[in-house]
Amino acid sequence: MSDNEANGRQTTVMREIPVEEAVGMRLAHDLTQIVPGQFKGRKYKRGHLITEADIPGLLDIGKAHIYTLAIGDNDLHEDDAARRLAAALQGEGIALSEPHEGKVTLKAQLTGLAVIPPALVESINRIGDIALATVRHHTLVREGQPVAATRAIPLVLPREKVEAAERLVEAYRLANADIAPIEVRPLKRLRVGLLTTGSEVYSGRIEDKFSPVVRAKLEALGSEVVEQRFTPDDRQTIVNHIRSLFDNGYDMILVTGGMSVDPDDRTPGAIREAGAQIVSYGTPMLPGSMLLIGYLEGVPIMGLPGCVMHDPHTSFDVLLPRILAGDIITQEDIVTMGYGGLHGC
Ligand SMILES: Nc1nc2c(c(=O)[nH]1)N[C@H]1C(S)=C(S)[C@@H](COP(=O)(O)OP(=O)(O)OC[C@H]3O[C@@H](n4cnc5c(N)ncnc54)[C@H](O)[C@@H]3O)O[C@H]1N2
Ligand code: MOO
Repeated sequence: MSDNEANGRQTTVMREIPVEEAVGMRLAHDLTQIVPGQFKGRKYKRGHLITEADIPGLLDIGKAHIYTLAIGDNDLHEDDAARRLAAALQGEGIALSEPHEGKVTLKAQLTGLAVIPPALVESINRIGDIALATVRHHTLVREGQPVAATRAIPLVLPREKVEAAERLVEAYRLANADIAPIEVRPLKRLRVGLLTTGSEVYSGRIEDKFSPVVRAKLEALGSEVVEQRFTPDDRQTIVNHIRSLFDNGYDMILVTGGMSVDPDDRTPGAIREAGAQIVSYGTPMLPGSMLLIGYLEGVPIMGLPGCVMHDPHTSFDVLLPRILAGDIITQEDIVTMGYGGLHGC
């Protein structure tokens, strides 16, 4: 009878065995090798049957001893703890990996918008001995990309810690229409009307370098510019084009240029005059601070400042995936972009 059976499986029994005496035993957990600049990963898998030939390799990675492990009723193996926590968090658009070195990864099953409740993540991490690491709320993620990962810190974790995390998730679901906490929301395919302002572009003095950037950003997320118009920096002409693009029934209207402080920067006034409800002119993120976002009878409309043409990551790149996921952008969304929003410029 094993020790564990003798004590009714109440407690976990771990024994350290010198590797030379461990031949014929199975590894109780994954073992990692790190060779800086060359390799980091699992060298031996949990359950591996140790042979005489493994001994030098085990000693090479600093394992002079291995554990034998009999888990008690009140404890969980690191793999099982990570698996249970990940399963509790898993929502739409998320696939779970197998445990690997005690970690389970929640991966995006599609390209979309990651939804992560920061307060819940913090509450779970406050339990201790559990690590839940995630991407930031509202990050654009590609299919297959990790969205979150769970891990128990000790090899054997008190079961009650995972149960405490599961209760937090349960409370979250109760307060949120039974929706699981971590999701990837799909992006809609929008048909977009684009208005390019700037007398220097309209007259042909310079080539339009803005629209290829906007088209590429939209196409990378499955949407497209269906119609493009050009206008000089004349307020009424800009207003007329915006109204006409609206009448053509596009899902979103984008206006480029003329967003700053010069007398020829007519775009914000024209968007307002076209009848849009302005959520915000000005976005506390750099680059992209001069961006305007509003709604024209429910159709999202943005004024895109020159930096969108020039910088790879601006406020446009933050807001676009949210609009494509069907979110209505509020002033509070804009306000919260400032903290952590300094990227350059
Ligand atoms: N004194 C201040 N200067 C600037 C401010 C400010 O608040 N006070 N804001 C800065 C920020 S932030 C940005 S971003 C830029 C650009 O603002 P605009 O959106 O008004 O850009 P424009 O004045 O229309 O053009 C700037 C630049 O880009 C060229 N351009 C514009 N559209 C096109 C196009 N379709 N193809 C090629 N090139 C284009 C334009 O010819 C100008 O050279 O303002 C800062 N300055
Ligand atoms: O709208 Mo501008 O980006 O902050 O350069």
